[in-house]
Amino acid sequence: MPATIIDGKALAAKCKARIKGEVEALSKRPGLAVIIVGDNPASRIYVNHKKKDCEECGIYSEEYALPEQAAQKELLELIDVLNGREDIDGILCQLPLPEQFDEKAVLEAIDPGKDVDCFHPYNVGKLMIGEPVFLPCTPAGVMEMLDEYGIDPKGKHCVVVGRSNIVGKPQAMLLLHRHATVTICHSRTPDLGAVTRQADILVAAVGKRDLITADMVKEGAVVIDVAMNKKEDGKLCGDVAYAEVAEKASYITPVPGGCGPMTRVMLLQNTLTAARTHGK
Ligand SMILES: NC(=O)C1=CN([C@@H]2O[C@H](COP(=O)(O)OP(=O)(O)OC[C@H]3O[C@@H](n4cnc5c(N)ncnc54)[C@H](OP(=O)(O)O)[C@@H]3O)[C@@H](O)[C@H]2O)C=CC1
Ligand SMILES: Nc1nc(=O)c2c([nH]1)NC[C@@H]1CN(c3ccc(C(=O)N[C@@H](CCC(=O)O)C(=O)O)cc3)C=[N+]21
Repeated sequence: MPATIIDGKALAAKCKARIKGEVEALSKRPGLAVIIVGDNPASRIYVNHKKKDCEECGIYSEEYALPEQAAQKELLELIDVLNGREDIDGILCQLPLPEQFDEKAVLEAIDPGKDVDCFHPYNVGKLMIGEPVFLPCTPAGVMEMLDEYGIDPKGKHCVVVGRSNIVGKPQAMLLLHRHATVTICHSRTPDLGAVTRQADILVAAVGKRDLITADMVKEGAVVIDVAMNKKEDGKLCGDVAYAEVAEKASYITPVPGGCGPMTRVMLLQNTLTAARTHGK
């Protein structure tokens, strides 16, 4: 039987309506600052989306666009100013940064209380020990989708393909906290298919089109495709060979319309959390 499509876009709309209501109940408007450096076209699209999402939910947002040649010092000074501003609850610095930047130093400069991406070592550590303050946006969006469709990771074998600090690692951690048995695969995993075939829930977060083919998926598995790749015709696709895998999986996320919209929702959610922490 073909898989049920997990509609991230529809769930995102529902979540945004709830967040809007919660924002309206605050004493002061939450504020998000988004920093973009250079002119990566994909980054530009995401940042535009974030701005619109904030407007829809009543969150104040500011954008800072720095030129490609901007210096590390300039960016750190901007972050320092934003850290000190009471009207700004969350700060997001869009990645990747141009190569002259020390990404680690930039992420560590953001006040952990405003780190709505959950990239600061303090927040990553809190997450690791099971006391999350902010939630990592993409992985948390995946958990929301699983919950919405009644998919409980408890006791399931979850295989995460990809081990980045942004997606793979925090995804594995969130699944572990929900009592899944978790395996993390990466580029040095010798026989990827042998591992992915064991997955009850498979999360693909690599960035390679058609990496996950039907023969690598167990019949009835839940398949979550986090990746965002561009095809020759400019359309988006994930890591999963969607048509053939959808024939075998029980649930599947589409690209676009799956993990992307939910990632943005979790950013709004974290901004709301930050605003509450700041007494709003
Ligand atoms: N939906 C959303 O909101 C988001 C989507 N994305 C998308 O998700 C994807 C992953 O992003 P990100 O984690 O930042 O990417 P990274 O490039 O940081 O990480 C990719 C990971 O995939 C692993 N990998 C590479 N090739 C293979 C292979 N052949 N088999 C198994 N594993 C492999 C790498 O292994 P190794 O560590 O050994 O190099 C690495 O751990 C991208 O397509 C990105 O665009 C990202 C963020 C948010
Ligand atoms: N500091 C930082 N935080 C991030 O969260 C971050 C980042 N940097 N750098 C890049 C990645 C990627 N990412 C996406 C978010 C939403 C969609 C998204 O909404 N996608 C839509 C389609 C969007 C389109 O139309 O192009 C969808 O899948 O339906 C995609 C990708 C966040 N990232």
